Amino acid sequence: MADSREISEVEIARHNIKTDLWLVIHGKVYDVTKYLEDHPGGAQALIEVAGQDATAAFEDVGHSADSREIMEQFIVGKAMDSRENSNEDSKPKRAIVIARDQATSSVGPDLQEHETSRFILKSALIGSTAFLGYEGFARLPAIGWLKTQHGGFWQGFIIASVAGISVLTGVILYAERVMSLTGKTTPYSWPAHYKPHRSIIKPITENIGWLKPQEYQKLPLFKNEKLSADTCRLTFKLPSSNQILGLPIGQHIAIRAEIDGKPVGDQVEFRGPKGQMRYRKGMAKDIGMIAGGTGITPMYQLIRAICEDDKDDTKVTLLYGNNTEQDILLRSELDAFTSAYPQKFKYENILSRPGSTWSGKKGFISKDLVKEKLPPPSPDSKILLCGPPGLINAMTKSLAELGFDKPNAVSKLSDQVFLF
Ligand SMILES: Cc1cc2nc3c(=O)[nH]c(=O)nc-3n(C[C@H](O)[C@H](O)[C@H](O)COP(=O)(O)OP(=O)(O)OC[C@H]3O[C@@H](n4cnc5c(N)ncnc54)[C@H](O)[C@@H]3O)c2cc1C
Ligand code: HEM
Repeated sequence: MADSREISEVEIARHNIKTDLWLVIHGKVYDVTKYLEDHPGGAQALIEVAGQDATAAFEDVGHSADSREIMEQFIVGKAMDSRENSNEDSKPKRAIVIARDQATSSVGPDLQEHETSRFILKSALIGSTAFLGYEGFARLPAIGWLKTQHGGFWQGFIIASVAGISVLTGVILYAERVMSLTGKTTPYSWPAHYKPHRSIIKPITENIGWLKPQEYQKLPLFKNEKLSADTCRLTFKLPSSNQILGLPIGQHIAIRAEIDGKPVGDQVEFRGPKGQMRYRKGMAKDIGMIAGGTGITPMYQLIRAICEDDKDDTKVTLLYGNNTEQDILLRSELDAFTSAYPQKFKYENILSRPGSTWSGKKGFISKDLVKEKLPPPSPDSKILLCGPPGLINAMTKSLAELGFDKPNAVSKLSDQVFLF
């Protein structure tokens, strides 16, 4: 069968062009040449990992169960020498980390150290108990070390030390057992290099968010407001009033609805959180934002988080491009932030089709305007981009000319220029 063929790293690396593109995900080799144009994440994302192991990039995106089904048809074989194809370690690392909470008794060579420690402790417990028992039973009628009260000093000392070891090893083994049953970590419950899976984001409440990254779930439409000629704000209702969506600042969601010629109706499916941006205070001292049209949405999340946090003194400058004045979204909210937090946030509107009364900037956002208003490239600055493809392409070029790094097709949090 084609999908059981073992393929060498050298052969995989040869298929590294647009017209012949293979990649490896979790030890399986995929030929995605015919999928390039259909890939919802864009062809460029796949071209950047052509001929390589793309497991980390694939998992970072948080692909859905649907995408995992779609990929099956592209399998051409297994990657030779891949750890994921060996029997002992056939699961992805991420799955191992998540499974930690459910089962601490995993397999694999790294757990040998743990088993050796347990074996030593158990031997010490059994050995010391046997010694004490022998001491007791061999000199009946007294039992155990109590009898030694009438023995010599050294006999008493040795037996008391052995009794101490016995109690201590018993307590350690008992504690380790109880903690592994309650799911808490113990020095033995997981090999050291499998770091505990912790979210980088501190939860804002104790509530668990409603969103699930891999699974679409339905929510009913609650409110529909028309904001401009081509933009509506749709508000959906969570199942209960004390529930939170669970969307970290800067991330987004995937939406699915059946259309098929019929109206969408009032139930839409959601999945997430998605995306690499998770804002944290101190991420950069100076943030420059370039947004076009609805591209304001992720920017607004960050602006709000920064302005409303008294301890966050990050400076934010936004260049916001729209077609007409009526197309400027969230205008009153943005104005409210500039007047309440002038030290932290300022913004400028640029209109490509301004009316005769518009006195602000006109045309497209230009390289000169970026140079004049946004922070220059530095380890303390970051540029965030979101808007229509024309704007993204033009701005990526301008930023490179101004000395910024070229953004990756799939942006990482650490990138100097981050593309939503
Ligand atoms: C989370 C998230 C993910 C997104 N992912 C994608 C994605 O995968 N692919 C994608 O294409 N978009 C993506 N977008 C961007 C989104 O699709 C855009 O914001 C949207 O296309 C803007 O449409 P609009 O009609 O609001 O903009 P418009 O109102 O049509 O345009 C806004 C403004 O952009 C400027 N502009 C337009 N064309 C140019 C140009 N050629 N040069 C300079 N400036 C120009 C002008 O100032 C214009 O007025 C994403 C947005 C978000 C929030
Ligand atoms: C055979 C391999 C792949 C298949 C079948 C596939 C399929 C998909 C599908 C169906 C989506 C839509 C969202 C979802 O359902 O998850 C998607 C989104 C995406 N994919 Fe892939 N993908 C593959 C590999 C990759 C790789 C290797 C990368 C990165 C290098 C990547 C990057 C992305 C990005 C950035 C998105 C957009 C995410 C978003 O909307 O936020 N994909 N992919």
